[in-house]
Amino acid sequence: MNTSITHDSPGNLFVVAAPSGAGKSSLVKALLELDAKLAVSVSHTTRAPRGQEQDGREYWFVSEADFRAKIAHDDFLEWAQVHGNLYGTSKAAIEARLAHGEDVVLEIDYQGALQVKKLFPAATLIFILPPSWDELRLRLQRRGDTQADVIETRMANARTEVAQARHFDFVVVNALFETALFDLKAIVHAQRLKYAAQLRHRSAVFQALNLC
Ligand SMILES: Nc1nc2c(ncn2[C@@H]2O[C@H](COP(=O)(O)OP(=O)(O)O)[C@@H](O)[C@H]2O)c(=O)[nH]1
Ligand SMILES: Nc1ncnc2c1ncn2[C@@H]1O[C@H](COP(=O)(O)OP(=O)(O)O)[C@@H](O)[C@H]1O
Repeated sequence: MNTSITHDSPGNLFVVAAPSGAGKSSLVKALLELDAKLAVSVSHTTRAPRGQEQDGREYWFVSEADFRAKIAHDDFLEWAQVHGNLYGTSKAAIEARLAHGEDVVLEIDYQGALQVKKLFPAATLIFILPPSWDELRLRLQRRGDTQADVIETRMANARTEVAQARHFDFVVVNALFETALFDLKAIVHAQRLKYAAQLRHRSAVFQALNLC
């Protein structure tokens, strides 16, 4: 897949994946509130809106025909079928931000995360785990916007998804929300420092000063 996002794009790209109900959206939302330099990419999906979801806020809700047309136009950085629906990150959603040196977080499934890592090895992949299967089911039930049969599909798919955590750079267990949020903040902070150090390492001034 062609993309103009390269290893040298100045912004940091964070990818957060988790089984449905683990708390990914809640954690990313809280992280964004604390971090003005971070923006979340709004994905396209063929899934129907849930509860209070609004077009252009949680997702761009599109028909399958429109989604397939975007695939044909090579508009997506990555896309995947998840729980029977199509989801994708449009290149337009993130390119401009990254190019301006702003950090972007993608809330996507493991298939998309692994596609992004291939295209953009500098991306930081973070996997959120629930503390137990029982707690995962309880969270899906308590959220109250997902039908019982859909919860069962998501629980079954969660086994496959969790098995992919080993391909990620970091794993965060979301038992206590504040602890998991702290861990996420620490990862973002550490990756920024690492990236800044790499940039300095490459800079001519740094070399001239013989500091690298
Ligand atoms: N590959 C990919 N997955 C996505 C994208 N957007 C959302 N997803 C994933 O699709 C799955 C289902 O998301 P959603 O329907 O919002 O349900 P939820 O996980 O229960 O909140 C989750 O694993 C999301 O991370 C995307 O743009 N690309
Ligand atoms: N650490 C936690 N402890 C208890 N409940 C949580 C925790 N994190 C999230 N939740 C709740 O679990 C439900 C699922 O969280 P959500 O962020 O929608 O998950 P995801 O985006 O991974 O599907 C929501 O009702 C949320 O408020």
